[in-house]
Amino acid sequence: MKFGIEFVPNEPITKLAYYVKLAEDNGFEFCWITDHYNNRNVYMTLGNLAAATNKIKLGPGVTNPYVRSPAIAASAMATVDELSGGRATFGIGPGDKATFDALGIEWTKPVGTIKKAIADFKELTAGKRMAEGAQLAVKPSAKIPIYMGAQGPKMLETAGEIADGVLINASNPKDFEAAVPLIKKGAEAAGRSMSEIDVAAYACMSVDKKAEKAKQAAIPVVAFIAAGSPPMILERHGIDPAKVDAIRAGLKEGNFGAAFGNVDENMLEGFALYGTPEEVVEKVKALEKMGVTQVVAGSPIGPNKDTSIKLIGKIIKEF
Ligand SMILES: C[C@H](OP(=O)(O)OC[C@@H](O)[C@@H](O)[C@@H](O)Cn1c2nc(=O)[nH]c(=O)c-2cc2ccc(O)cc21)C(=O)N[C@@H](CCC(=O)N[C@@H](CCC(=O)O)C(=O)O)C(=O)O
Repeated sequence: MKFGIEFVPNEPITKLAYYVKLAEDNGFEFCWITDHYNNRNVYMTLGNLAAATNKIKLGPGVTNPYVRSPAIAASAMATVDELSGGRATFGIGPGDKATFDALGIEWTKPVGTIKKAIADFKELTAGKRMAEGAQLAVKPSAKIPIYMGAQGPKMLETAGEIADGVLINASNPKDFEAAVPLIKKGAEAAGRSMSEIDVAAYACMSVDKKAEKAKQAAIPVVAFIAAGSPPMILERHGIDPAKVDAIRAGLKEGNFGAAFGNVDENMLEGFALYGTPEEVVEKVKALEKMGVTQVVAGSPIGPNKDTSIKLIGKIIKEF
């Protein structure tokens, strides 16, 4: 099992660099930086992280082809590859509607758009000239692995067809029971085997020596995940839609107490990998049985990031 860590670049990059170096020292193999227009720039962040680390692989988790063209992403990733000495990994997804609405970008045909973007990225980073004439003047040291952020069935199948890895925003084995067969279907349609694809659980993770502290730290993130989840996902995890409506209402009014007060065990089990290191080891083993090959420690990581990164380092030693 590989382990990654996710950071949202919404705090000083110097602080992020400290955490990513700590993660590298504790055995994490991947660092994924989220990409939303309103946070710090993902590629400038990755460039700084490259300078602050030596081994950990670095990439956007995930960018999208609507806010930046594949040529700009290819140039940026070739630069990260150079700065990091060949540790660049490229995460790309269809982006989210809220972002595109806020930027006045039309979100059309995400499946076809992702396929074209990845094809163009592969051509450009291989040094080839595009039909329209575009060509990079900087060439990465080696092929840059391409991971797709995906949840929907067609996106998961597409990832099986064309990607080296899939980053799935999920923490529970039931989600991978549903997702892995779809990735497999896409892989087989493209004459590929699942062994070529890194299936990553991009999880809401919260680890602490005290289970209750880990749980309390997970609740706010779980509330937002529940609020953004479609009915099918709520049903999969036996979650009461009325409670989720109450969370949505609380978040809308800014009444976080009311919102978080409605988070229950089903939501925590469905949407988070949380508990003591011993408890989380068992939960990671359950994901491994479902075909997960990488666990990404996403927000909040735990009540205290420093302590939790070191505790997850102990978990990593169990695999
Ligand atoms: C587009 C969407 O795909 P999806 O994979 O479910 O999208 C949900 C998320 O994966 C997507 O919003 C990601 O960008 C979210 N995301 C991030 N999004 C960000 O913007 N920034 C991030 O940093 C980020 C990180 C991230 C990490 C992991 C992860 O799994 C997702 C992450 C969808 O609806 N897919 C469906 C239907 C798609 C479809 O068939 N569309 C038709 C057209 C439909 C039409 O428009 O008429 C087509 O594309 O041709 C499907 O896959 O079955």
